[in-house]
Amino acid sequence: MTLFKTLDDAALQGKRVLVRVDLNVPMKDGKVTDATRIERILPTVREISEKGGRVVLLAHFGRPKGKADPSQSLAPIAPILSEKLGRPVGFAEDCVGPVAEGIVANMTDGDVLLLENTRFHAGEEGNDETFVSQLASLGDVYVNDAFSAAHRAHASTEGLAHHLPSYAGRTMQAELEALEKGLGHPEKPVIAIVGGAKVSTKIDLLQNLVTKVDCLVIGGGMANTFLAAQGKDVGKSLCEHDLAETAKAILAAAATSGCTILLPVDAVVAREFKANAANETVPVDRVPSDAMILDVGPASVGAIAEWIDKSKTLVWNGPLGAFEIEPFDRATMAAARHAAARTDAHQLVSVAGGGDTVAALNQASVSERFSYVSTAGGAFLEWMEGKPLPGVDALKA
Ligand SMILES: Nc1ncnc2c1ncn2[C@@H]1O[C@H](COP(=O)(O)OP(=O)(O)O)[C@@H](O)[C@H]1O
Ligand SMILES: O=C(OP(=O)(O)O)[C@H](O)COP(=O)(O)O
Repeated sequence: MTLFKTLDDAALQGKRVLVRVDLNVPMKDGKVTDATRIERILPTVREISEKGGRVVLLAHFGRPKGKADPSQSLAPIAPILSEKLGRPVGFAEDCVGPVAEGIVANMTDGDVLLLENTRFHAGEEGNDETFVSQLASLGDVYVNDAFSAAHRAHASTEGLAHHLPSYAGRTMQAELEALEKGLGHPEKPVIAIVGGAKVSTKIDLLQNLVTKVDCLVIGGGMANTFLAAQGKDVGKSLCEHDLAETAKAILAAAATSGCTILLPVDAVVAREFKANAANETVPVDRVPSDAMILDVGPASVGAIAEWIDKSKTLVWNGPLGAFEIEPFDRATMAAARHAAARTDAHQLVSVAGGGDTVAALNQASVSERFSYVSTAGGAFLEWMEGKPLPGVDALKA
């Protein structure tokens, strides 16, 4: 049952089509290190362009907090998108105002234009009416193809749907269909792995997630916050100490609902955040106060693998360590390969998502072996919880 309109329902010929996409791709030294999110939007962009629409792409990058920041510009993405599409992609140095208006006015049917980072304006995250109206003036039709940003009620992900005829893009459609198929009725036991660095924006999700899964593995920067809440010294690790009470409440909720929590028992620590930094593996209660945890250790990986073996379904968002720099990729690579092998053996349904998580699975060369890889991390976890996603709900309205 389709609850929203799709591109099948849209008249696109000659229309200015504002398309919200997620181009929040992993980057290192100004270079895109994983292009999955760019590749996933190609069907929607091609279809609109081929049907004679003028494709105006809206996206965010990073978290520039409402101010223009050249280090978080979308400009480097336009040539990559152009190469993958096989046609020119224009770029406008602002997403609203005279610059954007002038370039959009000169577009012809089938053209593709990328607008600068919507989060350079505070009105984006504030879902501010004036800003939404400025964006809406650039289009005749709105298409949301950014499932991975659908948990944000922002101007370009939610507000626009109330101003223009609105449709789901092909990726939005495909993500929702695939998640429903893979996780609509997950076979138990269900194991979830949550790691990564977005601790404050994802920790609240865990409160509910522990009531839905049989085992929750907490890794990455997220684990440090829990270890600190248990009174452990995590040294200079990425850690949000002010979330200690939230972490304790999640542990209590897990105990009540019978969810096993797997926190790291050992950790790989270093004093520098760089490739091949001198490092050692220590128990989590022996982290030197001048060091930081950059990966979970081998004993922790063993415990995770044992739980994966007991499980029928895996959901995973957030790497277990700083996988971009060797040797702190080991736990993430090992867990990814273990899950892939169980999936190959038809013992596990494995669903993973998130910009960096997808990059990590690609680095481990296992993406093709997982049951489904979503572009979404936080949005996918919220969908899994059954929480309303503002970006999807606005399309239904
Ligand atoms: N212990 C750690 N310390 C610092 N950064 C970490 C640690 N573990 C994981 N990370 C970082 O987390 C980032 C990914 O987090 P996040 O954005 O939440 O994931 P996703 O994009 O998959 O949703 C990666 O850049 C990785 O280096
Ligand atoms: O990368 C994203 O989410 P993810 O890290 O959960 O995969 C989305 O682009 C949302 O970004 P945000 O978490 O800064 O709102």
